[in-house]
Amino acid sequence: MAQGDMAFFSRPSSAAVKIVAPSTQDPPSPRSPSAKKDSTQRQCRNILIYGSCKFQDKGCIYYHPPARDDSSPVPPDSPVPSAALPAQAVNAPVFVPKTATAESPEPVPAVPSFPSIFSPSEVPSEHQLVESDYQEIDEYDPFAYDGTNGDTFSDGSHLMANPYANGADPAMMGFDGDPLYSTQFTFAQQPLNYHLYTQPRPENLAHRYFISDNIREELQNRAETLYNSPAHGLNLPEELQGYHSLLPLEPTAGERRKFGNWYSTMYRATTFTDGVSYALRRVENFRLMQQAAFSGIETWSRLRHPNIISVREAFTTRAFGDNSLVVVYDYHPNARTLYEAHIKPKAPQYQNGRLMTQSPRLPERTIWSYVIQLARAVKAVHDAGMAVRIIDATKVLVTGQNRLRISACGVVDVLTYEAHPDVSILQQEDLMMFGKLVFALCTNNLAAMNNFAKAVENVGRHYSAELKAVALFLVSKPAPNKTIGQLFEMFGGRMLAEMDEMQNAIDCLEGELMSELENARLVRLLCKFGFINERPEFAREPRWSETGDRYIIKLFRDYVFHQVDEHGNPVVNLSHVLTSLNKLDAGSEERIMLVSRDEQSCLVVSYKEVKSCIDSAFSELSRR
Ligand SMILES: Nc1ncnc2c1ncn2[C@@H]1O[C@H](COP(=O)(O)OP(=O)(O)OP(=O)(O)O)[C@@H](O)[C@H]1O
Repeated sequence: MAQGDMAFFSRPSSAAVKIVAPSTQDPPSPRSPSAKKDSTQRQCRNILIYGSCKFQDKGCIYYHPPARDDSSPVPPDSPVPSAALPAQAVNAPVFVPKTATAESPEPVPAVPSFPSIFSPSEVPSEHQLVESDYQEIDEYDPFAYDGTNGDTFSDGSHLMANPYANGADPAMMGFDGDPLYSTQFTFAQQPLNYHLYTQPRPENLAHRYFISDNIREELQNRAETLYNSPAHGLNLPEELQGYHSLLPLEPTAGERRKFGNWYSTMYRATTFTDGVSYALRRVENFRLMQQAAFSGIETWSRLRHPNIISVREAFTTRAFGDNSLVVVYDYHPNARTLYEAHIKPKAPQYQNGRLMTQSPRLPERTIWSYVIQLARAVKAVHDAGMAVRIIDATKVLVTGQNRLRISACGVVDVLTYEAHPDVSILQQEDLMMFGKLVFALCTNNLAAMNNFAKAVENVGRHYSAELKAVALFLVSKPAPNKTIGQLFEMFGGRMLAEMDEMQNAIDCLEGELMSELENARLVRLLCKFGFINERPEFAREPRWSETGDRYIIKLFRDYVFHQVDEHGNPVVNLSHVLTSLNKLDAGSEERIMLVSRDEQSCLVVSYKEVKSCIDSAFSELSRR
């Protein structure tokens, strides 16, 4: 080992450590009481750790060496280095990781086995390890460490103590001798339970570190849409009643459909107050005759339902150069109308070798799901004493996987304001519009109702009698017993199937969430690395990041991220990074060899010891 490297390990009051190689054998049998040294001959651990023992003259039964002037880091009962060691190694000051409790005035009952320092040529073979090597290692005491490691960032936020990391009960951790796991661990007292951190079977690990590709892609697409830059050159107002960065969500030129008697355009805009994006429906050239027309908007803004796009507010404005009505809704990036998703004629495509111009027929299961979702939304509105007023394939949005939400609520109430409307008639109209939508979805045709007989025949041919009955009920003549509640009685088992699907979807998403939860834990660890590594200015000690505990951390960082293959090419192996970080976070007893960049020195340390070094270096930083 080069002399220069030695200085990295030097710390005052270090204790000598034995050279131990990573063990792949079964742990040694427990010590018999007779094998222990007489306690009066054994050196007090407090001397080793703190340099003094405050109970020395107060009954501590262990051996306390007389105070020495010289600052030699090697205490009296350290093993005498063998003659085979090179001179540099003999003189090498040794490294002792600080434990999380190092500052504690209380005696520390358990000291982790310390990392060994040796040049590669002096790694002892396993058979050289004799029982006495283990006798110096205190048995693991699960109560010695309370698990609180003071992980506090300077902003006051806390890193959660890892309940599994330090001595959780093996039974609680579910360690039951699973034959798929090797039982060759060094310390039987503290097995690493991989299944608490990742999936139970190694072959699954590769696929389960992150959420599935489909969901990630969809969420990323939404995020991208959310941050699309606003439109320029469209002559849109810079600022609109507290909203800015307007972006049209549909073409504003060319052929346009009317919304009743008016043209309307959807925009995405961002609020100045909270930076959140909203969907703004602008109705052009609308003159508000009385302020009371907005009373319906207030009622709508109080209604929250998973199948209704929430209404936020409404106002009139001249910012577009006309009198416009604007109603503000929650924004759902990448939402499509039912018309766009299913009915709009698609460009011809080859299917089964034939050029197909029509959209494929919607599966019955999907239509049932849509009908049930819409029925729930309509019921919520009717139960609140209101009417939806517009249920149309262009005013129902598909957000995510088959998720429907009614949009444009409240607009018609303002546009066709009546002081005392007959709500029951409006609700009957809702059911009629709902029925027309079911026919449109079943026939892929917005104008299906223009030829009612053909539409009914079409639905009967392709879908079940129950679905046809539901569609016919909805478009039947208004009657006292024709209510949305009545419709639910026709659903029967379909409703239960839909509920099962919903629960399955929740389970699926929770599973996906779990894998991301693990990643958040690793990000916290990486943050700690970032705080500690390469920090020359800290504590007015230019080599703070390069010495003591921090050197171990630096070598570990190299082990995780900066490995090279036999040709000197960087090893970019995400699995290695994730596995190492997981073991580090779990405080595994598994040992690894850390090699300095010049390959002149190496350390054998356990993940647990590296974890202890990181905790101590980080708490040193966060205490300042
Ligand atoms: N709340 C919303 N969040 C996100 N996108 C929305 C929202 N509301 C509407 N959109 C999108 O804005 C676009 C235009 O919606 P709009 O309701 O005007 O439908 P349309 O098919 O253009 O109907 P119309 O012909 O009546 O204007 C659609 O692509 C729709 O997906």
